[in-house]
Amino acid sequence: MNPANYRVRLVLDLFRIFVIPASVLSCFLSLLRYRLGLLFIPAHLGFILIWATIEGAYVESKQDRQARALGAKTIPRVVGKWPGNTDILLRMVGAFKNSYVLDVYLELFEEYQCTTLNLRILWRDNIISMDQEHAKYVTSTGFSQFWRGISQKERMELFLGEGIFNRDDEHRNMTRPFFARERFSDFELFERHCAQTLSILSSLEASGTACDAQDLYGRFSLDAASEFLMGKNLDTMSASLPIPGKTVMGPKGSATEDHWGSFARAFEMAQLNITHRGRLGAVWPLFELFKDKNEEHCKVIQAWVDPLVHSALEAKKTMNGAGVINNITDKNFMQHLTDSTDDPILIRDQLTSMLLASRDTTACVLTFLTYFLAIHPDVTRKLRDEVLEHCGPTSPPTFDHVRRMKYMRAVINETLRLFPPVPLNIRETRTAPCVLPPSDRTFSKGFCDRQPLYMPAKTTILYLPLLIQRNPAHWGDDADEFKPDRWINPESVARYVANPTIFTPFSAGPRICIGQNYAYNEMSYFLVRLLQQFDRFTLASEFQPEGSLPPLEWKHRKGRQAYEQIWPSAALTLYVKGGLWVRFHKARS
Ligand code: HEM
Repeated sequence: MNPANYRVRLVLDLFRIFVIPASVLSCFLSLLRYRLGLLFIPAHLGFILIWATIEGAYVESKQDRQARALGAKTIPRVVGKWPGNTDILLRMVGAFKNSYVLDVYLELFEEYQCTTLNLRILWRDNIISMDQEHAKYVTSTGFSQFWRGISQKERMELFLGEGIFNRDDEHRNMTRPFFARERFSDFELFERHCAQTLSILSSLEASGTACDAQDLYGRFSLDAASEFLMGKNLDTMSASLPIPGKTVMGPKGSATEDHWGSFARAFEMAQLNITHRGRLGAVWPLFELFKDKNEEHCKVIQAWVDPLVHSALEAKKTMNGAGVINNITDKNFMQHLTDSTDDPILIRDQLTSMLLASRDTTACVLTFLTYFLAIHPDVTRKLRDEVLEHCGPTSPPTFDHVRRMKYMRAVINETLRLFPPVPLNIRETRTAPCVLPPSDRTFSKGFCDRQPLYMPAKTTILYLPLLIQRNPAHWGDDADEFKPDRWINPESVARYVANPTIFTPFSAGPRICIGQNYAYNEMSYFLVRLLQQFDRFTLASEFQPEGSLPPLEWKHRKGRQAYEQIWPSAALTLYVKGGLWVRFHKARS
């Protein structure tokens, strides 16, 4: 079934859940010639509930048997208070509004003393995991057992269609070969975009104004990526910037009102909707029966992307006619795409995916890194010293400089550890069940003994790199703290080297991020240029839009939320709610 036909899937599900048991009861009663009268509706609803419970119990006992046969045991099931664990579903939906990012999952893991759990929402298996061994199995060692899966495609189809993030084998092959080549050290390109960004920061500083760093970094990474991928600078940096104290909150950060602002809003709304659908689980189409909530946003996105696709296809015709650029390595990503296909929809989907991959991830790291520089001036000083030692106050960094700046890499990695831009991810088992390896040693007591776990067929597993990367069992008691030196200290480095999948911000296995070298180079280049000119960063919390500062009740909780000064949130990628308002201070010496 086409994943876009989510309504058909929902009707089939409703038929199975409601119509079949109700018809069985009706047939049975008519055979007995018994009339229920006023009790007709309550009796049918009650019967449907009993049917669902019995069916659920049957599935569970069947899984128990299959698990035993495979030498495994079933994944511990969450037992809610309401039928079908609907209370758990509501708890997760509600948590998005007030809770610290992903805390609702951590609470469940702690409650059950187990790193992998089955939520069994509406009697359907939904696995969640903060287990490093299980995440490794899903992404790498057991890769062939999993795919993106129908349910994820259903949620994303309108937004990403046949793009690389929404397909399994076939269309990924269009993108990967482009990235396989050494293309990532085009430092001249980074220099142009850094210069433009820093000149904006300098004028803001001169006028004593703060800026929304998250917004600025989004523009920087999109402009650089568009030039890298398409040979065309989208120049979003020249569009109107958010004004401190006046700009309202958009879906993620600041909202601006121009052409670029409407694209950014649509792009972010589409991501938020997809995340919301994920929280609701299989029942999300119930809330979008008559209107696909992403339809309007995707129209705006397409109106932006389509002209780029058409001009690339036109250029291809002209070039082919004139016999220009035959050498594949001279082609940019867009030319590479138009070489592989003439289908404008397929090109659009691939391009939209790449814009998502390159804008929201790199901007996320630079945003959280700036936050850390603001609240850890000692780290800022040390990092700046390293920059000045290697590159001096004005020279542009070379590839070799970047490679040698160990503290820079440590600061970037520590940011990626605490705030991985992709904090959670989903896969689905293919048509056969499989066996997850024994759990990691996070909880020594509890349901999770060290037995392999039975993973049912056609079932989603949501794994959580953010929780794995903050797990004290892997990182020590100071796991929640920002300490770049842990990437330099031989003891902690040895711990990571012995077990590298405790840190997977770029994922792992065959679908590991193909832009990671580009991203490291771009971020390092930017940081060098930034720290050559600026030596202090202070949070301008007075400009955070209403409702974007951390709720006061967080102060009484454990973990980072007790002292976090921003509100981290997740929608496909991580972001700071309301943007990150910061003052950048020029170095005077
Ligand atoms: C700090 C920056 C970045 C981070 C943390 C990051 C992280 C990730 C992660 C976790 C995945 C796996 C997604 C999944 O399996 O569902 C991924 C895949 C991918 N990334 Fe990145 N990424 C970053 C930057 C970039 C950039 C700059 C590009 C392109 C210019 C890029 C292109 C891609 C592509 C095309 C894939 C899909 C690979 C596949 O499915 O085979 N990424 N990235």
